[in-house]
This record gives sequence, C-alpha cells and structure tokens, in this order.
Amino acid sequence: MSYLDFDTIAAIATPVGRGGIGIIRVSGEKAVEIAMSFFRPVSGVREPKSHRVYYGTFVGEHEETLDEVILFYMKGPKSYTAEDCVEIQSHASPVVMRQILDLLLASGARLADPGEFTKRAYLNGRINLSQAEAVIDLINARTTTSHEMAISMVKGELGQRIAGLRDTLKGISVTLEAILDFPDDVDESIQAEIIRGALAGEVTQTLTAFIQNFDDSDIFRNGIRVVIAGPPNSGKSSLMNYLSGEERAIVTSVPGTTRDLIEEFIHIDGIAFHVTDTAGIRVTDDPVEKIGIERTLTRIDASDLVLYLVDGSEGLPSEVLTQIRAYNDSRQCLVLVNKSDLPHRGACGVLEGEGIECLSVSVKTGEGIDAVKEKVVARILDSLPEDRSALVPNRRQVELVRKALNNVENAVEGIDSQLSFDAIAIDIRSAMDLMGEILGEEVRVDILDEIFSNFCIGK
Ligand SMILES: Nc1nc2c(c(=O)[nH]1)N(C=O)[C@@H](CNc1ccc(C(=O)N[C@@H](CCC(=O)O)C(=O)O)cc1)CN2
Ligand SMILES: Nc1nc2c(ncn2[C@@H]2O[C@H](COP(=O)(O)OP(=O)(O)OP(=O)(O)O)[C@@H](O)[C@H]2O)c(=O)[nH]1
Ligand SMILES: [Mg+2]
Repeated sequence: MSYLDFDTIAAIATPVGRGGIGIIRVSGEKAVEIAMSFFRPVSGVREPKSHRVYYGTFVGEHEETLDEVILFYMKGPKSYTAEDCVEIQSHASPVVMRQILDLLLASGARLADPGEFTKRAYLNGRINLSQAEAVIDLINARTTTSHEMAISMVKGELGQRIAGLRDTLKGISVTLEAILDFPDDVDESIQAEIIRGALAGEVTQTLTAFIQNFDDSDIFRNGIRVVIAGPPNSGKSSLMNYLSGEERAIVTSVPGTTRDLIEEFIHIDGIAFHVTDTAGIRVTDDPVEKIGIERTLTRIDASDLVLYLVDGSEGLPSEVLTQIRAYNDSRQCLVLVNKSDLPHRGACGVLEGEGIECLSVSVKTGEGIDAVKEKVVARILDSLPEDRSALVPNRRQVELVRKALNNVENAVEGIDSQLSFDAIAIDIRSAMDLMGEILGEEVRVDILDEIFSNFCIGK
C-alpha cells in the first residue's frame, strides 16, 4: 500500500495545558498545501523545502495573527509517518493550538485517530508492528527500567530476533519440502536429526527465553506489590506517608485509625512499587474495622512482599509473633521494628533468635529507612535474572510466542515418533505464520485497531 492512498490527518501532538511550546502535526499528501493556507512565512517563501524550518505567523480567516509559529516540513518518506509531514510549533496555549487545528481541519485535514501517526509509520513500512507497539510502552513507561525495555524495542531488536527465527524455520521448511519432493535423494534420518537439533535447540531456547523475560518483566511493568501490615498503631500509615513523600494516610495515636486500603505508586532505584497501607490486624468487634482487616488479609495474599511493622516500644506480644512466623514461612516478608527513637523491648533479639530477618527503624526520625529501601530492592532483584536489558515481548506478542513454542514442541515430538514429514511441515508453517503476526505482516484489522486505539491522539 502506498502512502498516497491515505487522506491527510492532523492533531495536537503535545499535552494539553499551558506550556512553552506546543506542536500541531499534519501528515499526508496534502500536508504542505493545508498547512500553508494559513501560514505566512516572513521570508515570503511559497514552497517550503524538506527538513527546513520556517519562521512566520499563523493567521485566522481574516488574516489576523493567531500566533507567531515555526513550521517544520519533512517530505515523505523521510518523516515519522513516511508521508509528507508538517509540524506547526506554536506557543502552547490550548486556545491558540485549538484554533490552529480547527483551521487545518477546515482546510481539508481530518482529525487523527489515537495512534494514527504511528499506525501510518507502520502501514507505510517504516517500522514493524512490535516497534509501533513499543512506542506506546515508551510513552507509558513509569520507571527507568521499563523505559530501557521499551527503547530497545523501538530500535527494533525484538523484531530482528523474531525475523531471524523465522528464517531458521523457513530453512527447515524448505528442507522438509525437498525431502517430500525428492525422497530418494536425501537421507531422511540424517535430515530429521539436523532439523530436530535446530528446533529443540536454538528455536526452543529463544522462544522460551522470550516467555521467561515477559514473566520476569511483569514486575517492572506493573510494579512490585508491597503491603504494609502489622498490629494497630505500629506506624504503618506513618511509613506509607514517609515513602510516598506526602500526607497520604491519616495518622493518629488511636489504634484502628486506618480502615480502608490506601494505595500509592513509589519508585526506588528505577523500580516501581505499588504500596498498600492497611488496617492494623487485631481481634475486634467493630464491624467496620472487621471488614478493613479482611481486606488487609486478602491484599497480603496477593502481594509480592509484606513489610510487617511492629512497635518496638511495645515489645512483641505472642499473637503478633505467631503471625510473623506464619508470614515468614509462607511468603516474602520483612519485619520492621519501628519507633527506635523510643526505648526498645528486645523485639529484634527475639526475632533474630528465631532466624527471622528484621530491621530496626524510626519512621518518626527516618532512621533506618534507607536500609529498608536497599533491602527491599535487593530482595526483589535477587529473585530476578541479572540481564535487565533482555528483549521483552508485550502481552500480545508473548501469546503468539507461546503458540509458536507449542507448534515447535509438537514438531519435535512428531520427529521423535516418526510422524510423516507432511505433518511436521504443518507445525513449522504455523510457527512461521505466528512470527509474521508478531512482526505485523499478517495481523487482522480488528487487532490493529485495538493496538493503536491504546495510543493517545497526536502520536
Ligand atoms: N518535532 C518532533 N519531535 C519528535 C518527533 C516528531 O515527530 N517531531 N518524534 C516522533 O515520534 C520522535 C522522533 N522520532 C522520529 C522518528 C523518525 C523520523 C524520521 O523522519 N524518519 C525518517 C527519516 C530519517 C532520516 O533523517 O534519514 C526515516 O526513518 O526514514 C522522525 C522522527 C521524538 N521527537
Ligand atoms: N515515637 C514514634 N512514634 C511513631 C513512629 N512512627 C509512628 N509513630 C506514632 O505512632 C502512632 C500511630 O501511627 P500510625 O502511622 O497511625 O500507625 P498505624 O500502624 O497506621 O495504625 P492503625 O492505622 O491504627 O493500624 C502515631 O501517633 C504516630 O505519630 C516512630 O517511629 N516513633
Ligand atoms: Mg494506619
């Protein structure tokens, strides 16, 4: 499909709100004509040259000046969309930008759908589908780690690996066809052995690694789920406020202050943590508090790490110790003995005697909190592989990878049980098709629409 088949689209590409500069983007065959209808360059030029910027005014219907702007022209295919692209860089007033956009729409442009510029970059063949999808991950990245993952995808490294795998499968497919067409000329058992080696080796390993990387990266994408739990009044909400840097939760000296779950995203060392402050766990007759405690327990069950806080000035009641033992055995749990600014009653000693790791902290003075952060990050990183630059497919891609791995495993089993090469060739073909789907060569239109609808307008 040539880029000339598309109409010309326009949208505001920068966030809405007041700011320094804002960009309105136009892409398509008529981009220059449309943009020039209300642009008055100081140089008087009529035909802008590609990859040049022009200074001038953008005027309204009665030649009144709306703003002084810069116009930037990129002639296709050397542009973001691979079509003729014009950007109008104005002051970032929402009123001005809206007026400029309206004039562009009145001159024949259509308002772009979400993600349509990137969709065109893909449909015009400048980038593959996994690169286009990576652009949205890049915009949405909340941490330096998820940003790193996205940028390697934008560069197209995942696509190259997938294309490489598909070549390998293609080679196998060709060999299988040769065997089927000229059975007398080839030694089947030797060929089967070679094919089996490639499938069970390189192909299986690469696909398995993609799935593994996806599973590992989930934690970076969505944040590590940390729950702050413990008896009432131990300082849980104080810790939540300290970590989030704002007065997020109510803190009082009344035990049972927090009833509902209180959630925040915080970042430590480029890793996102989804932290929940909870109602203190105790036996109670208060129906509201009871519900709160049920919620606490459910949230603990769905967590990656529990920060279990106790009040060190209170000692360690036996029911609290029992609970700590249970959590420590069943999940990732770090016990914090709080209020180290007050005289302590040996809670750390008791816990260490039981082989339970604990840290002494004071949320009031901030003492020991850095050590907590370090410990939490270390615990999380320990459970993950070293290589954080690994290529990570997204949810759509990993589903296709799983299916392809299934095909490859079937093919290997087929060879082992001396199935006909016909049957094996079918599995190989279907794995190849799945690779094509990851690259976006054989994707259904509704799936494309779904992918790009997750973008924002102007991207
Ligand atoms: N003003 C502005 N800033 C921007 C963008 C943009 O579109 N406009 N981008 C948009 O997201 C990003 C940059 N991405 C871009 C990617 C490719 C091309 C491009 O023109 N590629 C052509 C030509 C390369 C060349 O000069 O040889 C190509 O790949 O063929 C432009 C921007 C971030 N900053
Ligand atoms: N001295 C001292 N007091 C603290 C410290 N951390 C919290 N407190 C006080 O302990 C009391 C309870 O703190 P909260 O943060 O509300 O405790 P909580 O665990 O959320 O309590 P519930 O919501 O009732 O379960 C408040 O009066 C805090 O000011 C600390 O490190 N040292
Ligand atoms: Mg609280």
